[in-house]
Amino acid sequence: MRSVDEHLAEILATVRPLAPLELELEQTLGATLAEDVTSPVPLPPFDNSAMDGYAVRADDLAQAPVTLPVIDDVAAGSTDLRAVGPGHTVRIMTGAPVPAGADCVVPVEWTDGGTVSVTIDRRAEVGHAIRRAGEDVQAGEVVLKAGTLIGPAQLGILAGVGRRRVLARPRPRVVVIATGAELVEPGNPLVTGQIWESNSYTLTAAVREAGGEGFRAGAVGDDPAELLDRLDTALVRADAVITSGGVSMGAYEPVKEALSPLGTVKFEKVAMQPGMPQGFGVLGDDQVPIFALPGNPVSSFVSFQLFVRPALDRMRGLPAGLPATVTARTTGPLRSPSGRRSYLRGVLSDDGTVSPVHGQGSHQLAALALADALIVVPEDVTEVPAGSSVEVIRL
Ligand SMILES: Nc1nc2c(c(=O)[nH]1)N[C@H]1C(S)=C(S)[C@@H](COP(=O)(O)OP(=O)(O)OC[C@H]3O[C@@H](n4cnc5c(N)ncnc54)[C@H](O)[C@@H]3O)O[C@H]1N2
Ligand code: MOO
Repeated sequence: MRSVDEHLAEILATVRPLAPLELELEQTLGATLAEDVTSPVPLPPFDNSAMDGYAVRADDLAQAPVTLPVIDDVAAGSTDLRAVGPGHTVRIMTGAPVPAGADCVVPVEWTDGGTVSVTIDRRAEVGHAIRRAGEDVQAGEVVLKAGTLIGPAQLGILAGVGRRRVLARPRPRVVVIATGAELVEPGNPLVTGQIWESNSYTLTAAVREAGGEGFRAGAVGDDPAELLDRLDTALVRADAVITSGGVSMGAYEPVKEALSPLGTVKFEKVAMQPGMPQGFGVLGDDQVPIFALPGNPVSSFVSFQLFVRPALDRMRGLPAGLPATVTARTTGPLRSPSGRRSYLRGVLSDDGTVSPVHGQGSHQLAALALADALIVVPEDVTEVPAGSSVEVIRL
């Protein structure tokens, strides 16, 4: 059996970052920048008011309260500005350019709000409530570096420096195919021997959560030819493919049967629990990575977290490796098969403890749904007493 680390190492040695594309701004959420982005102008581009109030010379407020004539009204977006001479003031709104001559803004709350003349009650320092040009970004300054993951705030600054398109690695497109003759789409009735298909829903959602674009291709039965056909269609639009089921030792293992003869996909036993049977390789001229995950629902979910998620990180041009762990104290005893690394399902608490959920079978999807953590038990450990320190992956 190969170790979890060996299996992941092979995956990460095979999977490559996706080629960068010119993406429209609206398409960039979750993409990874592939260029340094600079601002063509300073931000803010001009001195502007931080408050609704009056632009004035600070010197004119020395004897406050003072009453001054209001010579103009400046809204945000105004371009035609009158200079503010000594003893004058203009009414100004937040975001409006500060007219020449004025050196501070007095908020309307410090005044009587007059529009012809205004009485200002308090003095203000030079620069008060003025947002200076270039205070956020200088012209030519790099605002985001290549390799940055684009979230809402990053998307905001891209727009803020006037970009319509940027060079970025897109979110990987991942097609998910469930296999098994017993599978029925949720919403349809079951007969004896059938179960509702759930893995493709879990895995597609997991892809999306991991920053990919997940597509469900629908389940196929136990016929390897049907699977090959479905894969052909998937490869047209996929940067990676995930299958679930059909990889263990049974008489009908369509994934193994369909892919083994190709010679580009290997089936291995990985020393872990759950998730022991694993297939991985590449398909087609474009060498699209395929993850053939075991069918047990908890097994496919855990396999995704350990192997597919890091591969998606690599495709996105992000640092990739096993999920980070935190240390916690287990509230209950743990058991693990000798020679296999276990990923038991648990609930983390704020007090630094983790409680194993009831139902640790790799078919127990309801127990998985209660968990928010995977408790890692190393290969050489078979029993962990309650109260012990353990490493935990947050889900
Ligand atoms: N003789 C052996 N039998 C098994 C071994 C073994 O080493 N020797 N390994 C076991 C382990 S461990 C696992 S994990 C499973 C993996 O089996 P497959 O990947 O071939 O998956 P299936 O047989 O198709 O299904 C397993 C189980 O999961 C249910 N399933 C499958 N797909 C879905 C789905 N999309 N949604 C919901 N549930 C699904 C399926 O009905 C089976 O109950 O093999 C063990 N056997
Ligand atoms: O290794 Mo299997 O994945 O236990 O159910």
